[in-house]
Amino acid sequence: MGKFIMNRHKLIFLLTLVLAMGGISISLMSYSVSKASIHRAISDNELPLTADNVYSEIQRDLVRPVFISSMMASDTFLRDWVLDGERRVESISKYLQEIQSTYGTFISFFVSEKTRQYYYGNGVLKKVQKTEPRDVWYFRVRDLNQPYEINVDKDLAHQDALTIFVNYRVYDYAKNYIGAVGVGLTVDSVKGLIDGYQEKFRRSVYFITSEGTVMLSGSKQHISGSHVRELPELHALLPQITSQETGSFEYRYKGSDRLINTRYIPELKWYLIVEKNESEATQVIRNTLYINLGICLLLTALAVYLTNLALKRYQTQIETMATTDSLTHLPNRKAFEIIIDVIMQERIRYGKDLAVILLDIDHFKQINDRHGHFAGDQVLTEVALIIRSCLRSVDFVCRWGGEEFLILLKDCNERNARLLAEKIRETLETRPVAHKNVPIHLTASLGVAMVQNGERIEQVLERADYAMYQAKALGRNQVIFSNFKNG
Ligand SMILES: Nc1nc2c(ncn2[C@@H]2O[C@H](COP(=O)(O)OP(=O)(O)OP(=O)(O)O)[C@@H](O)[C@H]2O)c(=O)[nH]1
Repeated sequence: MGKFIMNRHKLIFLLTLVLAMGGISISLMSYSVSKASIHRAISDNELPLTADNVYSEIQRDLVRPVFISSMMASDTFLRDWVLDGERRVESISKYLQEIQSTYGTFISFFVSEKTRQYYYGNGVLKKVQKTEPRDVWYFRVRDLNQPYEINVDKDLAHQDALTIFVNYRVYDYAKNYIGAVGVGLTVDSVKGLIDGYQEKFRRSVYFITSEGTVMLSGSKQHISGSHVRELPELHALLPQITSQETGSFEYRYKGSDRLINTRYIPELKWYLIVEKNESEATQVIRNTLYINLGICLLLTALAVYLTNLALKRYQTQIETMATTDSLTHLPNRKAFEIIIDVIMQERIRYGKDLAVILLDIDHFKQINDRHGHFAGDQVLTEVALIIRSCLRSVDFVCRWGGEEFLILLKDCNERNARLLAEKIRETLETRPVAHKNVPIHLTASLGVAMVQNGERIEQVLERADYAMYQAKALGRNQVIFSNFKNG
């Protein structure tokens, strides 16, 4: 039985393990598959698509000012006015104002090579000087071997707002360089675009220089003017980002995985970075994972509970079946073997008497032969009931085998054991069993033995058996008491 209990616990443990492991691994597997597909969707499609869109918007925004600047550079009015000696500042101011109002919010300017005057819509802003760091751009354009450049700078005329300037070289009719003209476009429109993307697609869009300075950003983590070194893992990627035109990378920040797509914008000499917090994107499937794990544990607990319940029930049934005689419903010899050690120990501990009676129905074979096997069965069943009815609830009776019964009388002295054995014998003799209205008379022979100190149960049983055979030999239907001294 002990072995069975251990096996049941082992079985329950293994079942828990298999169910829990199965459930957990299925949940984790589906989580990792979903996560991988989200990862692929973000890095292969979403981010490059956003980068492409932002880039084409930027290009579109830049094409217009380049076109306007090119028109201004070839405008005969401007060139004639310069060649005429830059007289009447109002006329150039009016011209620049016109450009501004015609094309919206652009700033327009002209810097003369001859006078180094910086003209804008309100007249002369200043004189550009080689020594002035802010004017470096002009001398760069002057030496430029291309018709124009795009420069991102702060605009003095507009409270240093970050502006994208298109600086176009202007030539006179003899192809001599006479100055630089152009328009400036505040980056507000690009910023608006970035903000729009951020809100719509929940991703960060920002631009960095090759040195890692954040130039323009709609992201809270990458504030304009900051440096990527503040995010060490992103900073470590800088050499890779700046060594290729486009790329996809991953880095971790504050415990969450960030996927980025980078693209070099040659017009601005900046790197456009579109970033998505993967941990945020996978939050839903993570929640699903937690729910799945919860359900799996719940089902495991339920399955284990029900299995345990069923096993316990079957175990009890099997144990009962194994220790009960199916005909008389009395305990069997196996049950006796289980409890006898405890009863013997109790006898020693409490110093109480213990009597053993072996009862054998007389000429039972004849009953079978005369009345049939079923009648024999009925006799056995009724004998069991009669014996039980003569005993106290603390006494034990079992079917010892065939037509033999064994009785243990707890806390019962020699005299009482004798009396009880006699009572059973007498009851059996006087109470015939009615089988199909035919009374079957029966008697029994009983051997009684008192358990003696230091005696093993096998020895007591041997004495009771011997006494019972003596009763048979002496003519049956009697009780013989085993005298310990005589054996
Ligand atoms: N009907 C029935 N008969 C059984 C059962 N178990 C054993 N028997 C029979 O009981 C008979 C016992 O016969 P024996 O051992 O010769 O003893 P007896 O006829 O009782 O004679 P004595 O014991 O000498 O008085 C056998 O014929 C067995 O087949 C049972 O469960 N049902």
